[in-house]
Amino acid sequence: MRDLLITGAKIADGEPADVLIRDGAIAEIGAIESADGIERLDADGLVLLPGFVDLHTHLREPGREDAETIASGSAAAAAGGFTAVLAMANTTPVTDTAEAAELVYDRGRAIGLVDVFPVGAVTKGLAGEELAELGLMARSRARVRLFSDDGTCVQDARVMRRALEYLKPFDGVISQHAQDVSLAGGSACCHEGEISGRLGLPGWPGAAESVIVARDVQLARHTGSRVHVAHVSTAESVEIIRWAKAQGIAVTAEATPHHLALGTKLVTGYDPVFKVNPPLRPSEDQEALRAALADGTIDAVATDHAPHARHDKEHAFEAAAFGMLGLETAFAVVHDLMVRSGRMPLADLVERMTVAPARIAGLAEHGRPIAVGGPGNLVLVDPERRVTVDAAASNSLSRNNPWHGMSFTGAVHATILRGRVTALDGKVHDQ
Ligand SMILES: NC(=O)N[C@@H](CC(=O)O)C(=O)O
Ligand SMILES: [Zn+2]
Ligand SMILES: [Zn+2]
Repeated sequence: MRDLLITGAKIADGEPADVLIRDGAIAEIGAIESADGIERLDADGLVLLPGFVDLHTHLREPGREDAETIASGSAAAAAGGFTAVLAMANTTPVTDTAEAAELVYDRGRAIGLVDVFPVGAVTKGLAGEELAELGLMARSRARVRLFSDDGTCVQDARVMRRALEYLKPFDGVISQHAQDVSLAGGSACCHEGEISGRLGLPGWPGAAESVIVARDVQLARHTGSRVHVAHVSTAESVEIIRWAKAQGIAVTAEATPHHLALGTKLVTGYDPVFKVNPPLRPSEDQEALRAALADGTIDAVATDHAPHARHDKEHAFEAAAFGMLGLETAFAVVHDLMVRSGRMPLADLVERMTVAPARIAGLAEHGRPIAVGGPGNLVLVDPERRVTVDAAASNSLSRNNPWHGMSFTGAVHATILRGRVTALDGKVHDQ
């Protein structure tokens, strides 16, 4: 393994220093002489942070390699500054066995652009009835700790309770896609409110989410197990999570860049690129999410990167698939919206995009402070650089990018996995 010397970067927004990475770990920090055989990365004016961790990525392999593969999704993740992603289980077949989990994990390792940690399904086939091989997945090479039926919600409270009890001994956590199907199902395709009424689109109310969040918080209290709320989208969910944390209940939550930055109004053009589950919400909800991310009620930013092939996405709004891309744009969007605007300091963005997600998923080698002996999983960002998103330039195989043409201040310059530069200026770095 070659050594890597990063020169002149501000370490987590502090003083500039050089950082030497040897055998995948940080060997030295200070003023370091360069030597032959050492790869150099000039980082004057840049900020070095622990690599980002995404708790919620859809990589589509196996089964929908026309939309994304572990290779293309890994490239998008590396370009976005991520060193670890949690790959959701709603593939074909579903990740509900140890073998399926190891397949995803091993493929990620072989590609080597980002550490891919498979999320295990809670129930077999995401059917909501029988528990998946939770224990076997946890004990497998993939060391699964995060479980989710994402794409669908564990509807049955009894199944949810049993799953929570089952994964307690190995400190597993369920990431719940909170959506009560009796309130939100069928043809519902956007937020239910004034805009859906005007557009004549069937919507679903925010309560379809918060009733499940309230139930799961009670189940977390009852079982003593951890519940994580995926893609929180409403002010009511935030209130419940805030209350639960104040009681000492083991609940954590994530918000996506799109629910933070984009609102219901965007659907008035009937452009299916803005169709997502949960739906984009009114500005009151967006403001509540921003405040909750700033004060820590929402622990993490997660992308819910959801690539879709054109023939699934480019339909009339009601018929199009739910989901949007997010890996390559997450830092720019959240940095601009939350840090540059003064809503929270960069140090808190580091907490939400790497420290907290690594802790929630139980990852030892990610989201660690930059210190000698620590892992060489890092990202170099330029907080001053303005970027304009070009959907055509994406590493993803899909093009359902809601940020196309928009500009943000804050750019990922380089991503480093165990001392190897995986991406440079948005492109995979070959070496
Ligand atoms: N978010 C989405 O709109 N879609 C996700 C599923 C999900 O996260 O619920 C997908 O798999 O496409
Ligand atoms: Zn979901
Ligand atoms: Zn998802």
